[in-house]
Amino acid sequence: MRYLTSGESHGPQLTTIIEGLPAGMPLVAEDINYELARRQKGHGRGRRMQIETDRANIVSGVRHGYTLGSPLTIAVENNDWKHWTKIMGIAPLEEGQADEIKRKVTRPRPGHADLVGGMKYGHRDMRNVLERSSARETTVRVAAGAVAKKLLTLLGIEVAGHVLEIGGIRANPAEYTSLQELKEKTEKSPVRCYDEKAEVKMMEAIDQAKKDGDSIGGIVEVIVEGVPSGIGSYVHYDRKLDAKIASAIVSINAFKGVEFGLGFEMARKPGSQVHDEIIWNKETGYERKTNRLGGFEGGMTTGMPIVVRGVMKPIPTLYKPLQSVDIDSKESFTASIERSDSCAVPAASVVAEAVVAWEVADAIVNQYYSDRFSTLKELIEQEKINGRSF
Ligand SMILES: Cc1cc2nc3c(=O)[nH]c(=O)nc-3n(C[C@H](O)[C@H](O)[C@H](O)COP(=O)(O)O)c2cc1C
Ligand SMILES: C=C(O[C@@H]1CC(C(=O)O)=C[C@@H](OP(=O)(O)O)[C@H]1O)C(=O)O
Repeated sequence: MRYLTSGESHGPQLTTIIEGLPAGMPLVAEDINYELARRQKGHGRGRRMQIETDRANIVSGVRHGYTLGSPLTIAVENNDWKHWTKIMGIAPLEEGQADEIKRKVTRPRPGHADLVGGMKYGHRDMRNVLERSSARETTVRVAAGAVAKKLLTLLGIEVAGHVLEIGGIRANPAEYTSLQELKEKTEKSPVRCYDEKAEVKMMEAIDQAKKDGDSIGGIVEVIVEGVPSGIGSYVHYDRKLDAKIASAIVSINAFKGVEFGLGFEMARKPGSQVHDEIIWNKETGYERKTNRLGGFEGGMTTGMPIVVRGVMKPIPTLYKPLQSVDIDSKESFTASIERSDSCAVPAASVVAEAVVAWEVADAIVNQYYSDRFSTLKELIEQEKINGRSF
């Protein structure tokens, strides 16, 4: 499967086109709307989220609640567009119309894509960069991820993303019981964290950062349960599923690192405390005593849960000004800004869930390809049975 996204942050709409989805899979707009609403929540978001109510408009690829096997197109309108119609106009400016109409950006924000994007594409108005580099684009990545999640759910595979750390405050792993409970708790939490004590401190840290005109980052974790073993491959670098997931996580705006299982902690442990011992029984087949490798060996799923974490840097747009240079005057300035998130780690955990779901679903569809969803499902069931007696 593949998907494209398009759309500017303050343009009329965002769009995704998904190609390669099997036919006959149940899908309704509500499946997508549910995920879009989850991405909009979270303590620390700026005023923009009060303007938007993201809703999926399925404009191709589905008929009477089932996928057709043709390209699936989902559009999400930007409510804010109505305030930006002139600034974001498609037609050339008429003679005599002031350049100010464009709300030209000449003052790049350190940490955002403004300066390098402007230099690369020759945009002396860096609005032409920020409109697309904005994480508004993650809206339709979540829409594509919602379709992937639906496919996985129908195959008995569950995906859950949550916040592990914000501003140095970490959830206590002792509070983790099961994926089901994690899901219930995080859906109620304003910071999408299962540990209620950590949640309070995280919210205080976000409030403090906001008061200081600063921003904070954190760590999100995605867990996938019920994945059959052997998804992905060791035979070629671009078929390794852990590598694809790592790339997907780092492709999320402001994500700078990724780890699986024990992750970077592995550097400080001997092999006997890192590798997962193998056991077998008739009913369930091969299993591991532990899951320290986070569900992967040789770029393939082991059948244990996938456990992947990503680190998000603090938001670059700061109310507390950082030094930068105006590209027209070449003078130094310390910027003041209109609006921004002070922490978007909770929202980013939903995006991380979506991109991981996409990679897992894509690898499954590639491996057990069928034009029909029902056949795909049967093939996977059969493979699970075969695997037990290997
Ligand atoms: C959900 C989400 C919301 C974000 N909101 C903002 C924001 O309000 N202001 C901002 O400057 N950056 C925000 N960012 C981060 C920027 O989009 C990101 O830093 C920028 O695109 C540059 O890319 P890089 O950080 O990956 O290098 C957000 C990121 C995510 C995932
Ligand atoms: C719009 C979203 O996030 C935006 C991501 C973003 C950025 O620079 O990445 C900057 C802000 O946009 P604006 O300047 O319009 O307030 C955020 O609100 C969204 O997540 O839907």
